[in-house]
Amino acid sequence: MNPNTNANANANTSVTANARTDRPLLSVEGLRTTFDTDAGLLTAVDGVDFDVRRGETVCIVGESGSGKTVASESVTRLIPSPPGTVEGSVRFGEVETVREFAERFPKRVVDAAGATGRGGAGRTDDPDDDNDDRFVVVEERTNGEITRGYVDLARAPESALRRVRGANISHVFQNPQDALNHCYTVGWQIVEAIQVHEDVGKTAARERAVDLLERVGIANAAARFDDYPHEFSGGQKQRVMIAMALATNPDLLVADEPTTALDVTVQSQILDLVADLQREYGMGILFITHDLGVVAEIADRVVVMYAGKVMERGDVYEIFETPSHPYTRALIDCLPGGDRAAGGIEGTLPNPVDPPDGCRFAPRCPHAVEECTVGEQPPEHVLSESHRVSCVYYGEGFDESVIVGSADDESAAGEAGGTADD
Ligand SMILES: Nc1ncnc2c1ncn2[C@@H]1O[C@H](COP(=O)(O)OP(=O)(O)OP(=O)(O)O)[C@@H](O)[C@H]1O
Ligand code: NI
Repeated sequence: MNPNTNANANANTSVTANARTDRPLLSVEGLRTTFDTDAGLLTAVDGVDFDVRRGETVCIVGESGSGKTVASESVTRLIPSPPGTVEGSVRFGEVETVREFAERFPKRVVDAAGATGRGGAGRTDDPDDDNDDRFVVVEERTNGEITRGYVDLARAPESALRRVRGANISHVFQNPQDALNHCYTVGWQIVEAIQVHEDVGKTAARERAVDLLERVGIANAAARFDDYPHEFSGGQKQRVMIAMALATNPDLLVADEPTTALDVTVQSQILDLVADLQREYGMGILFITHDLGVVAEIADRVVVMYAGKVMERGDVYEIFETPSHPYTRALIDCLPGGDRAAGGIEGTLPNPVDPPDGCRFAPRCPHAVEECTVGEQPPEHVLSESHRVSCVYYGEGFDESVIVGSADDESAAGEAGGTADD
């Protein structure tokens, strides 16, 4: 395969085309996922926004129980319902995806001028068509030109979701043991993944499966094709899972702690592999981890989640160079060599059935003041075009140097430029 697939290779395409690829492949807004439990309504994800573009890796990071897995599985509604309920807007796809989907599902055309129209193969003369919920495919136009198309996954019927999961969004789960079927050979399972979504013959599918196994670094792939999962090591199984996820050439790969169960050397091999595959295939990646070390290795952008809320978001260098939420700073201190390297963050996550008022992190925050403990989670303050933080210290009348270190503090002298605003 042609390795020369970096962004510069597209430098001579038209401005319009570039502008389009800049649009997110996935944009999630106001995501809220709850579970009906015996103890009451458990809110696992509470109004979370994020997006992923083609070719980039977005990491969601946070401690165990923060809602990372639930957030990532809510995207394609893998959440069991009942007890789960997913609300919010989950827009996925590009103009091309929409063309394909409009052949099967009802389409709504939204004009920049505000006029709407209808189309798509799924349209019927049913009077219920007036119900907007039926229009899972949306095409936005400005002056007649299609500027954006997406499938609204939050409203899509199970049939559309199944199609998206198979053909467009692939998941790699934390534990390959649970995801691989121990009764079938590894090769057969990859062939199955290919054939469910594509009309290819047995021989061609087998060739592709062997190719994929080779590509993910399984030595002697043709011979291993007929082996059963138990004949592979943990690291190899995770490679097989990645091969399976790539079998349909997805637009978006959702990887949930894919390396947590592996030793450090294998972990870093898998991360390198994922980065290589991304360069080669150009897919977007949503990567879930509790490990900031992993984030540093692979993320372009980072979403820091705590107890169902976003604490901070930014480009990876912003998160590591100017971490701005006390929670992010505490996570960084937990890295090897940091102040908390041995102990972790004091205290535990709040009860998701009865979360505290104000900032979710306030009960554990060394800087918390009364304002942190009332009302809603603080709004996200804009630090740069890409960098936002949900902390009262960045609001009017507060001094954020309390969090990031005072500008006249000797140790902070090197990074004092432009932080104080009056
Ligand atoms: N099916 C379910 N029913 C009830 N509660 C659930 C269910 N799935 C998840 N939860 C709850 O949702 C919250 C978020 O869980 P989630 O698995 O998303 O956390 P996480 O950030 O992925 O943690 P980890 O790093 O341990 O994987 C937890 O309180 C969890 O107990
Ligand atoms: Ni998880």
